[in-house]
Amino acid sequence: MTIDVDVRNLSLKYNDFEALKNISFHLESGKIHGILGRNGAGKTSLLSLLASFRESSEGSVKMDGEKPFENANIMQKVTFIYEKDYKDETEKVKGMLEAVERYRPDFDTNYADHLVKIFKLPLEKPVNKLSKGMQSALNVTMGLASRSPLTIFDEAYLGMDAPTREIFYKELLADQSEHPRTIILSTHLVSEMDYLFDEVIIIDKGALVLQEEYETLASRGASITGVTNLVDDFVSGMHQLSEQKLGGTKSVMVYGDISDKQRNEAQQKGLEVGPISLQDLFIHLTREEA
Ligand SMILES: Nc1ncnc2c1ncn2[C@@H]1O[C@H](COP(=O)(O)OP(=O)(O)OP(=O)(O)O)[C@@H](O)[C@H]1O
Repeated sequence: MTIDVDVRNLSLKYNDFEALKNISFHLESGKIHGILGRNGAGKTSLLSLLASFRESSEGSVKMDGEKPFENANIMQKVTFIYEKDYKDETEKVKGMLEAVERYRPDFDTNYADHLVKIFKLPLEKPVNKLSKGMQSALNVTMGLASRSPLTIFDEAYLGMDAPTREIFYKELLADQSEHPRTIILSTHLVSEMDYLFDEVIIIDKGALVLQEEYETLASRGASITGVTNLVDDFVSGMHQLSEQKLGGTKSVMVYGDISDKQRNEAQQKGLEVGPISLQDLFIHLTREEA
């Protein structure tokens, strides 16, 4: 079971500070959506509105056409996983999972058992005695095993080491293909997680920078390298993200469609047209102007 999300002209103010500015997008159901933004961009603010942890100052959020805020029918379909402070949580791992099972109609106990095994979670240990990485693995276990139609992971990997993050990503993809739901992953670990995304949203300083299918985004950017004046000619009029000079050669990163005709032209001029990564795009699209 999956759910679609429609966000229209969403704004959020903390007193006078505008954390989200007139954001609109649609999240197609059954896909993995990556939400990328630098520190303080507004990712957690946005996700907490989607999870109805708070109400927007302006605009609307709808899930399958309904407003989720204080809507029990919708809220039981939404799981929001974020880094919680567990220092006073004396419940054991086992008890935590049993509590989630009671509130989540799609919770799968067998799958939770499987995740407990692969993350090596100690069922009888109180949650506040787990290491940071294990607390994150428990969060992820609750998020995946809930199989909620909308599952939101807000930087859920914090504290996990690289092999544990790998397990999370692998499980996420495997379980998503068996039990499709709408998944949102917020992150700034772009290069590590880009292959997980079907769609990408980039926010910066509270505003939406872009929403695009990952495949389209990946094919849009390019780096053009070659003799300086030929590169300059070729990229003139294109959306240029950055440039690097080395002696008489230059490499310019551009964003936009490059036609086959342009690619042939570049080849004839001895220019190299290379791919750029989502991480490169993210860095340049959210860079502070000097
Ligand atoms: N309760 C609050 N009161 C006032 N300002 C807040 C509050 N919560 C967040 N902010 C501000 O809103 C902005 C967005 O914060 P938010 O936590 O949503 O960003 P983020 O993209 O999740 O950042 P990070 O990647 O660092 O976790 C920041 O400038 C932050 O200081």
